[in-house]
Amino acid sequence: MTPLERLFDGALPALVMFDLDGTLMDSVPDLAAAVDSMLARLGRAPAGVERVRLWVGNGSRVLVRRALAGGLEHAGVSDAETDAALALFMQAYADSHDRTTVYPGVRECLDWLAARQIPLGLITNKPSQFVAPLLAEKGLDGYFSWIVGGDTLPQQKPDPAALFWVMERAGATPERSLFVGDSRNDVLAARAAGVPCVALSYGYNHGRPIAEERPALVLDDLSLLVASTPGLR
Ligand SMILES: O=C(O)COP(=O)(O)O
Ligand SMILES: [Mg+2]
Repeated sequence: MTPLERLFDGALPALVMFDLDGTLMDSVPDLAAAVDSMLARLGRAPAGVERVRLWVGNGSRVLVRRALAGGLEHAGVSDAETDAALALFMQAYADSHDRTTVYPGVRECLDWLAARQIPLGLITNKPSQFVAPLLAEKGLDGYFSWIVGGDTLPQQKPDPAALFWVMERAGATPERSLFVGDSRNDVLAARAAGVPCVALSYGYNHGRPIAEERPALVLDDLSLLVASTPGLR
């Protein structure tokens, strides 16, 4: 039996929903390049990959606000300053996704689920204009029946709205669905929707271990979700 089946009492889920950044793809190198290009155009010092890694997870607008504030706390940044900087960031980020890579184990997991005809959804806080091109460029298009970007609905994760939106379209109940993510926002959104959550240890959780958020399971590689455990049936 696989860890996935163990989560569903030996059966398979009716729906699996995935987060994107930090779960399927290591996108921080390109996000950091776009943040630094934005900062350079504003005449400011670069933030660098390690700091940007701490700031990803709440969508591009919050990422830009954190970069302007120089830290996670961004309450002091004005809307006008954010709007101007966000336009620069969006321009820079649209230019290149060359440094973004698919994490090991992702394709194996998606192929395993697809082979069993389990419907898949993608729920990201990333602006939707970037999502389809990125999936296509990295060869992950075609897996997902429903894609929710950060601007598809009025709410973003940790609000559970996107999970309900996908479950309704898939005709799946929360108990028969799974969410797979890397950050506190993912675990909180899943919990609020009544959906079990599997978290990846390698992603972006503002520098904190994701186990602190108590997902149902923490994995170091997505292929382990669908790997058979010898001796267990
Ligand atoms: O754009 C972000 O901040 C993160 O996006 P994610 O929801 O795919 O992790
Ligand atoms: Mg993420």
